[in-house]
Amino acid sequence: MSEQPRNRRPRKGKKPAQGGAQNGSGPPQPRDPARRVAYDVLRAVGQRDAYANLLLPALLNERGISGRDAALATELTYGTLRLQGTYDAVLENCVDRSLSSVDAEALPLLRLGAHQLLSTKIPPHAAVSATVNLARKVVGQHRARFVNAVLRRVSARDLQGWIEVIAPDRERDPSGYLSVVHSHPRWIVKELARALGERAPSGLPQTERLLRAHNERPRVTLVAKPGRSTVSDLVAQGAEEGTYSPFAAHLKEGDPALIREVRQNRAAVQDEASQLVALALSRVDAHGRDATWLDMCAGPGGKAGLLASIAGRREARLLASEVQPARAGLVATAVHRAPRDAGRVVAADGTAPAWRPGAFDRVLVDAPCTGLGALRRRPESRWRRTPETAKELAPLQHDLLTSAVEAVRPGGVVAYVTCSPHLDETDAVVRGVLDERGDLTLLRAADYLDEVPDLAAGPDGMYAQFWPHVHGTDAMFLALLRRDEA
Ligand SMILES: C[S@@+](CC[C@H](N)C(=O)[O-])C[C@H]1O[C@@H](n2cnc3c(N)ncnc32)[C@H](O)[C@@H]1O
Repeated sequence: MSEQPRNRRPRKGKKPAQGGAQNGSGPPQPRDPARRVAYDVLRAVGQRDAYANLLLPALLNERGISGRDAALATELTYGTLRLQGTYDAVLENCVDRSLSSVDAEALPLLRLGAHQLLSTKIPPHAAVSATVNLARKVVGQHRARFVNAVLRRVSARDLQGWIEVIAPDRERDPSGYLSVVHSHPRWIVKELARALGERAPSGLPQTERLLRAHNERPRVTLVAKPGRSTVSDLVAQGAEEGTYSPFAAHLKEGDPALIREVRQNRAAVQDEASQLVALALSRVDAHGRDATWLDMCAGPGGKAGLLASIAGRREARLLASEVQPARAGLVATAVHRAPRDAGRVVAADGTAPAWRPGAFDRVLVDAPCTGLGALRRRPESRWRRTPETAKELAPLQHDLLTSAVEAVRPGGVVAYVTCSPHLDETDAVVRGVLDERGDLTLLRAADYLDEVPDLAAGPDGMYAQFWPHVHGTDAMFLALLRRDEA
């Protein structure tokens, strides 16, 4: 394969070749496996809500694609998904009907072609001909001609040239501008700006840094489960020490499954912010007995795996509860062989608890949420969420936090966590429960994570809010609440 994608713009004005470079009478194996697999993933994401981060590795493995072809397929898939909003705005200008009327088989080809033309150094003629050649195979000659015509129009400008055409005026409509340029739905831009405390007249500089960070490839971070492996074990296999978490190591490249400790379940893939919110909960003084911990929404088990290891080393026990039985099975794997066998798993609804009130000394409620904090890892999810998603989740988040507070004994501590900075599922939920009850004290969460700068957020800085553009982590939110003693 002679093409290597880089984030450079193609040369302006260079005319693409007409039609495809190949005549479609190739061998039975795809001659261009990278584009074919990228197309198959993009189509599945669009048509049946597949998750790229699950489907792409599975298809690469199934088709025996590795090395440079796998790297190209990965770049094409994620690159196309990340800037899909921008590419769609360009394509709207290049099709002679509405983009929404383009069929679901052809649309991913247009997006894939636009990505190659506007964001990689693949020469325009190669980008067009390879995409049209693929189009002949997957959608037939007739629609391949349509793809060819549209991509030739796309190739008339580079990305900056298109942005000048498609983006609203930045001064007059900053969120509209950022939405188009950084490929996020406008409502998400507004919610993120609100969470960052920025208003439109400022031009939203922090928000722009955040949106940019969402479109960068996140590094893979590992957790060395305490008592089961160490960061040094991971560093010895080529990882780098983590930035903040004492359990973290960053993988510069390569497949985490190739790391021995990961295969043996002594380490796992886990963002540093996820590690740190679990660590913060374990650091709060529980005012007395400290023997029983609960993770109330544990699936698939990332934080439960770490908490069970920390609990085991302190002679405490963790009950990890998850409503979906299949996910509870994943939790069981995550806590398997924790020190002193400290982890137990149940499939249970946290809002209808199977435990006695006040049974626990520490409770984590990592609530189901919009996931707006993990857009770096799941680029397609920004197009699946709607402004209503947060509103729909709020009652469940409220009920889970209330149930967590009931589950902890007086003096014990609850961590409310979301992988989202959206204020309706963070501050509004915590304040709602605090206001309803008279028996809770909000702790200053950032004080339990001294090693992390610029974490304090919310009223009086009582919450901890991680940010991708500040901390290089997911945008994880943490509130710590103590149940008052009599
Ligand atoms: C954000 S995820 C938790 C992630 C997990 N703590 C980790 O670190 O891997 C939220 C989980 O809550 C579960 N959930 C949703 N409603 C629930 C309920 N009523 N009771 C218990 N778990 C629930 C979901 O199935 C999902 O697995």
